[in-house]
Amino acid sequence: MQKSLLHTIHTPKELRLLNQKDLPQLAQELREFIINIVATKEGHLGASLGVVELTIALHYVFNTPIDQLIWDVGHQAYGHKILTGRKNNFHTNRQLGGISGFPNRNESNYDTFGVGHASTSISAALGMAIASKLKGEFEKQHIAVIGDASIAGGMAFEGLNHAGVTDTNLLVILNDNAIGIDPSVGALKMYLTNVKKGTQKRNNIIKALNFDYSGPIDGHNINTIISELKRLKKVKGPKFLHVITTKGKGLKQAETDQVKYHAPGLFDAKTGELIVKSGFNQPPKYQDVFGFTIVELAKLNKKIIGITPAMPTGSSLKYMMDIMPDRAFDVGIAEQHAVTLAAGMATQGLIPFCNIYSTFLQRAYDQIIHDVALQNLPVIFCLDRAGLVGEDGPTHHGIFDLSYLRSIPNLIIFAPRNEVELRNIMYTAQLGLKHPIAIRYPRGQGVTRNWKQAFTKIEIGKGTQLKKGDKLAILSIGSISKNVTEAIIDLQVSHYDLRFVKPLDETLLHAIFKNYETIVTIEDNSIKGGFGSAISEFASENNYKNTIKILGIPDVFIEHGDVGTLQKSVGLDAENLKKRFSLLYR
Ligand SMILES: Cc1ncc(C[n+]2csc(CCOP(=O)(O)OP(=O)(O)O)c2C)c(N)n1
Ligand SMILES: CC(=O)[C@@H](O)[C@H](O)COP(=O)(O)O
Ligand SMILES: [Mg+2]
Repeated sequence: MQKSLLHTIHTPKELRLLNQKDLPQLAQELREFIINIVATKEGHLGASLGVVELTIALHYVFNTPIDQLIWDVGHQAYGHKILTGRKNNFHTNRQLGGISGFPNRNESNYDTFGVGHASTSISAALGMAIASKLKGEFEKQHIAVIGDASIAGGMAFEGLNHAGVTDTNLLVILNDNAIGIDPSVGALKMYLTNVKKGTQKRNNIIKALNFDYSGPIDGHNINTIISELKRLKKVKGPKFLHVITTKGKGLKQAETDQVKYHAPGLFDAKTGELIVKSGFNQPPKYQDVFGFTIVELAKLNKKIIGITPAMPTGSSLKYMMDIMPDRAFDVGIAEQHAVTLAAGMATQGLIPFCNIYSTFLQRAYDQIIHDVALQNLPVIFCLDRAGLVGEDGPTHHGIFDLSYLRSIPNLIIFAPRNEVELRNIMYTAQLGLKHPIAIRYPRGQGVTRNWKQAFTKIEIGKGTQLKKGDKLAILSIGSISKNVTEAIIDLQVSHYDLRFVKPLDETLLHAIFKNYETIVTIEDNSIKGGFGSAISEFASENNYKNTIKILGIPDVFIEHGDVGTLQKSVGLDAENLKKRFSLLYR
């Protein structure tokens, strides 16, 4: 019976005392450890399984945490966390109060840079490398591990372009497994494929950028990786190592169904089989309502185009991509490009639905202003994952879009309270708007089983009253309406769904301000600059002196955890809302 090695390793210092010939056994144990925990605690699986050998080799060769190691996106860093002192609490991964699902500087000095959004690692590592050089720390190494989908992100190229003219101790390791969450796309993917097949000169793009390029090497052969890393340690200046790995390596199903096993949910650690939660007679996910509805509309309106930056499965645009591949585009991890691509299409009379998670759209802010709104181009932005998203935590909560979009002229902002409203605003938008529109909706399931109703046109800028009461007017926006409805079942208060943050329904607001002394606004968005701020601005512009209470996400970053508990922690759950309304309802 082999003695377990993993349980003797608490830090890379102990790892580096191991005999190199024992490392394959350590890899096997680390893989099993990851599988056993993620099977029951959920999380990102495939990416971490794919870099087990690379992770061990990096901590074996480099003097971490002095040598700086940055993981791009960081969803592949479970092995890194387990080997750097977090084995014993790794079972708390992504749980409220537990460790983060991504490297986080507050969590460990081995997590040298906080990540979660793709394509940042090269810039961060270069920044560290230049700093080390200026500080005279000439022996310090700086390593960025970036995937084949993430390196196609514009920011990664910006980092490479700069690094190529520096003589810093920077090593960029391309973890090439030929897939993002969905299959990687674009000319770079084709190029890398040909390099691997040997039908293309070995990565002269990188050499042209003045990098010392080496590879491709087998990213699962620890000995090969270690000898190459040891060689590269002595090479001065910017270096680029191309490693080939298999996403999901070591679990058959994760290797064959790599999309699903990127984040598979619960599964049987022994067999690898998924444990599917019954969805019988459950309301659909908002993303699927989007996905099915855009197909329905695109069949009727040939001008409709779908665009996603690398999230075909997550956004459910894959339904349209499967049926109409010439009208639905996965542009890769390229949010800025996605937005301006849509703008270009709109100038030619097409009707682009640009589907980008709220948090990832932050990356394309100038494109929204400069390329879309300033030119008043009718792009239809569908912001999925708006609001608190749960276990992905502060890097992924979509809680700023109402604030960051509201100050942009010409932009319509709509938030559906349910799936029927989402369908109807999509239908309305494709009829031909004179402005761009942003439609924001949450991660996960909606509230309506019979969502597939006939389309109804929505009047732009019109809100609606959902419940009549007295003394207190509650104004909600979007899907948080569900919690309000539950909270006021026994309260005689009025509840309005304003539906639009821009333009506001001013006629309705005048009536509300004239009839209720106290007005409460609620949003699954930061209270800074969001829906409540819009209502306050309306009141001040019209000299109303009513009491306005703004409820929403406080001005802090919200940690990871299940959505229900996170909503409770900020007082947006039905129970807390009921208490708050009752106090105001004298
Ligand atoms: C800016 C941004 N856009 C999209 C995502 C969603 N996302 C997370 S992982 C991933 C795929 C990453 O693929 P790759 O870089 O090849 O790494 P791998 O998972 O293959 O290890 C994507 C698109 C993100 N995290 N950040
Ligand atoms: C790591 C990353 O950014 C993605 O995998 C993200 O976690 C997907 O989020 P959803 O699970 O909400 O699609
Ligand atoms: Mg990849």
